[in-house]
Amino acid sequence: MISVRGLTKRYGSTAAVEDLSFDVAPGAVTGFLGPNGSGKSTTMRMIMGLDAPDAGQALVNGRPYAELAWPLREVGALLEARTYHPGRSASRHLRALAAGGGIPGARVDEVLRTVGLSEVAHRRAGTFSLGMAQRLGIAGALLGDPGVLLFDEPVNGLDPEGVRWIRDLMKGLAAEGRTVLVSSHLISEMALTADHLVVIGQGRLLADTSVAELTADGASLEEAFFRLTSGSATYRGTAGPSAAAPHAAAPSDTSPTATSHRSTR
Ligand SMILES: Nc1ncnc2c1ncn2[C@@H]1O[C@H](COP(=O)(O)OP(=O)(O)OP(=O)(O)O)[C@@H](O)[C@H]1O
Repeated sequence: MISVRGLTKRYGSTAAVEDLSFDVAPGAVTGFLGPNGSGKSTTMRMIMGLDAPDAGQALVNGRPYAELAWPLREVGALLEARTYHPGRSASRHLRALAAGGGIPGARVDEVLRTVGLSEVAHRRAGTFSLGMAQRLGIAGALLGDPGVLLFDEPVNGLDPEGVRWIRDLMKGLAAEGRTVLVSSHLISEMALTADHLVVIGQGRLLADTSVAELTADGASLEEAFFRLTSGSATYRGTAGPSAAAPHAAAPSDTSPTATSHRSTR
């Protein structure tokens, strides 16, 4: 179980997360959605004790991360791929993690099998592709067999087989009764994976609802997402190549129609 209560984090004048409250329940995959820069990674970092909140709390099983007796056994996370020493093999990297977390070394071979990296276990992890690095990160998250799992953009850089594998893995973890929070920009993927959604914009809660409820009026999840976040995208591109290329001599560059597509922010 994850509980976020009044969580707030500011970087200078930027409010990355603002008075955010939600719970993530066990036994379901909860998708964590929001436009770029809306505060998803910052929230996950605070849940994992990597950033300190300016106000509020992020609790795992009722406690802040720093107060967990055996953190790796309670919560595992893939926050960024490639958080290992490139000269170390996958196996050595995981053995070091296991030793630090009081986890038996035999567990390393199990998680390597789970993520499909057994055959490259002794290769330097620095030579891994992005997809392999994601798998190694997931192996690290699973190492302590924790009941709570966080994945920040886990399908980034994965091929279709990898995407499907992660989807099945997350569903399987939830079916075992674990708490699974996963952020993604891929709405279509979330439609296939998540049971529940927490949607944020500019650090604030926009929706905390089931996928079924959000799409009950017949809208696709993508439409529902755009409707929710239309006022809170921080970064927006322009409408097309003519707007993006100021040197292009297209007449529409200066037409009112072209400028009307431009973001005001
Ligand atoms: N270490 C930091 N220093 C300064 N500003 C930061 C820092 N980390 C995050 N921010 C700012 O906080 C805001 C939220 O960022 P965050 O990375 O949490 O968003 P996100 O929803 O994960 O974005 P994305 O979907 O693009 O990964 C952004 O405005 C970002 O620039």
